[in-house]
Amino acid sequence: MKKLLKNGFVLDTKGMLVKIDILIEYDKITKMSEEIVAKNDYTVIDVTGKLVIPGLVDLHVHLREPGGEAKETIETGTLAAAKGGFTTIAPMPNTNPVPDNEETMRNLHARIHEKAHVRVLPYAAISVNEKGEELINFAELKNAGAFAFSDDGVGVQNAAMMFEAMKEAAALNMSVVAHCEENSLIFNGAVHDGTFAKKNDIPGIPSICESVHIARDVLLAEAANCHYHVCHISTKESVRVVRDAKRAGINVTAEVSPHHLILCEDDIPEVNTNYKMNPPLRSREDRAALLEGLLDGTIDFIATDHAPHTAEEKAKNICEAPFGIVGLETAFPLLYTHFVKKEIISMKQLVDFLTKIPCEKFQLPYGELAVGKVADITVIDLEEEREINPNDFASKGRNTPFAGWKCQGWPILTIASGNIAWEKESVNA
Ligand SMILES: NC(=O)N[C@@H](CC(=O)O)C(=O)O
Ligand SMILES: [Zn+2]
Ligand SMILES: [Zn+2]
Repeated sequence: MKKLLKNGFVLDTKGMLVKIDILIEYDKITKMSEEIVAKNDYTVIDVTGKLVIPGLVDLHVHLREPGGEAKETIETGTLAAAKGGFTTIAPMPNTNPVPDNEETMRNLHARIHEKAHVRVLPYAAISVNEKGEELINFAELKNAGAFAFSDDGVGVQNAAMMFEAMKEAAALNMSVVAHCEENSLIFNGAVHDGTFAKKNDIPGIPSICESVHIARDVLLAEAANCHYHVCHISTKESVRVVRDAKRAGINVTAEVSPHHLILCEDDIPEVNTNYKMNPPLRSREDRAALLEGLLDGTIDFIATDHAPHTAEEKAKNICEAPFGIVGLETAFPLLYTHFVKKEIISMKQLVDFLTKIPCEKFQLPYGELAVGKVADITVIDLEEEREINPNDFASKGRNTPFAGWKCQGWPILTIASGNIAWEKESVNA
């Protein structure tokens, strides 16, 4: 029950690499120092020269269970998380049934308890069945173990309903997490209303479809005195609205996905449903604004929006196929390779965007390596270079636009609550 991680490197508060040994007893980190001498009852795990970081945290994923088990299950989705270095994930409630009452939430927790390889913090819906017609019982869902409230997959169309949800959540010290999409501005779009849409004659989703909801909601959050979080922010206008709201002292946070940071509409090589997600890949200027917003603190952290779908569903034409791409198993290597290696984002910043900051914003006691903390630890091999191969995924979803991309920075060992959640075969051979 005692594990000693030997000879790894951690990032100190200044972002410098420091050699360290870490002792784990049961589920806790009990000692961190330059040299810990192994005792008889320690299992020594040699991580010489590897990067040791807090277990990654992804507050926006889709596990599909219950009801969508052909796409993903709690078992496969949490294994995908572990393989990607994530030890805490928060799945969205657009499942069947939707966790919108005490019983479905308790059943969900029972399944998680039985199947999950990492910590799972499920969202409850905002409205019954995510229909936007009737609010759920917020206190009941909080008591049943909801992490926060979201109708992800659809926007909350009615302002009064959103306002009421925010007041209810605020009274319980809970967060409202919003998929921002104004239905009257979708226009049956399948991609961003821009150059790619025009060239290929595909209906487009304009940027205002997202930004008008954010503008509405930050004002509602101010009036309701609620922590309001923006999911998968994608446009420059949205970034501007969040920046202004923060300046005004409104309690708003935002996340951005790896794919919106890395790709834009110009990167879509042909009509291909693996580039179809909601919100869509926007313009080059939008992508630049997202990076700028992340670096100046307007956007708080990164979340994958891991959204697995079956090959069959993704084989439909661009207008019929579902929105969404997988992300858990590619996030860290992609972000490391495309931002840290190019010195656009420092290693410390990247790790904080995926650990410390989401935990701080949602008052979670994870995301840091320190004595006394739960032992959620990810070990990364920064040297190994490998192509992304969807056939290797633990996820059932293979829907990624990043197949074949060469990346470095692959997780090799993931420890969740002191247990090995995933390890590359060779780590301890
Ligand atoms: N992002 C997506 O494109 N799809 C998500 C829904 C969502 O996150 O809005 C899904 O559930 O498939
Ligand atoms: Zn969404
Ligand atoms: Zn989502």
